[in-house]
Amino acid sequence: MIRFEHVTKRYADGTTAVDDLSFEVAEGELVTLVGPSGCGKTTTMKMVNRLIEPSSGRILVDGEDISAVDPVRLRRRIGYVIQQVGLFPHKTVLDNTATVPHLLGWQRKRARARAAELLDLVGLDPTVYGDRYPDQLSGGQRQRVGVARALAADPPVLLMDEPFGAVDPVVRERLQSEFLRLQSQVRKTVLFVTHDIEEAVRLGDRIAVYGNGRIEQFDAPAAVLGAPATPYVADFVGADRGLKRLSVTPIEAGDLEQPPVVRLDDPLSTAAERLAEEGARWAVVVDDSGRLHGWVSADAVASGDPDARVRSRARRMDAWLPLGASLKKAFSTMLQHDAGWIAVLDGDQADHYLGVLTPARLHESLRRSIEADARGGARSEVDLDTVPGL
Ligand SMILES: Nc1ncnc2c1ncn2[C@@H]1O[C@H](COP(=O)(O)OP(=O)(O)OP(=O)(O)O)[C@@H](O)[C@H]1O
Repeated sequence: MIRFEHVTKRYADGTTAVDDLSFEVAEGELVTLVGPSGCGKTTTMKMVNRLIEPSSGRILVDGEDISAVDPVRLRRRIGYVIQQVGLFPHKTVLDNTATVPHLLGWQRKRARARAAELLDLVGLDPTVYGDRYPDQLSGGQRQRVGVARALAADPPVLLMDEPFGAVDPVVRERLQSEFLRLQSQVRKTVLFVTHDIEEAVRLGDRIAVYGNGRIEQFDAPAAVLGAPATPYVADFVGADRGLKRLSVTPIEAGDLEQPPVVRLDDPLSTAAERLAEEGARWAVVVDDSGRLHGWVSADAVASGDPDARVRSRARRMDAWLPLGASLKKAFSTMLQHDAGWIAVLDGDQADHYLGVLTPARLHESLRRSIEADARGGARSEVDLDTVPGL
């Protein structure tokens, strides 16, 4: 969808900002450009909507060499979101959002209806915020309007230059989550500039790590964190890349342990047998449809009437996640609930219980995923040399 072919940009003073760059962004893909200040990220992005012209090389958007496309017409097909949002201060939020549809000659009513729809999509109720002016919004809300405005004419391509750079970390994380949710619905082809490796890893389908006008590595986030291509990339992603990697490694079925499982309506005597068979200190409790209820301890089972039901002794379990959630989320859920394990459910099948994840398994799956990347294979195929048990 966006293709750079040997693109170089040399400014008039001789600075080479981008040096013989070739890469491609597929349709519907979100690529983050990350690197230290001054390495050429913004120059790269501004060449896509012809705010800057390359010194040599070609850029194609949807197969078309953009040097032959009228810049104004080109920009209407390309949404652009920047850090200093650039909203018109004397226009309402609704009119700001409807800017491009207006320029495209849409009827006023249709443009405003579309703007309202977009505001809703970015989480701003148009009946509450539509008639406000930009200075009556918080920084995070202004950024949302910026995103809504860029999407208003439904452009296939979105360029985003540090769009969440000016807000505090908590708001930033919320905007990132909202943007990921939005992107899963609208599936634009996105180039996203950031100098924050965490943001790049969280948002990107692939990341381009920049060093001085060149791409040092262009790969999936897990691969960049797991197997940095050069010492420069390793240094840039940081010594704590194992931790960052937690956020891009999903919980897989093979990571789960299978403790004994009993049903709410089983007699405690059955639960006692099951626990004794497996020498376990607790069992997971599910309902008749296999949905998680909670857990029951061996002590609670032993001290109850053997004919009573598991239900009478079971405790609720709130620490659970769907399969595919990140290991970081798993770790944080364990800490939040002060839990020694969390239940993992199949989110697609009415929260069907699948197994549990323990801290030891979490550690193991993180190591497996690092090893798998280093060897270029799948995580399930990796055998670990485990540290001998104590
Ligand atoms: N108009 C210009 N004239 C001369 N040099 C420029 C011009 N614009 C940018 N540069 C230089 O080109 C290089 C790349 O700049 P660019 O803005 O693309 O970097 P960046 O990676 O986006 O940085 P940042 O994260 O700080 O925005 C820098 O050395 C910068 O000083």
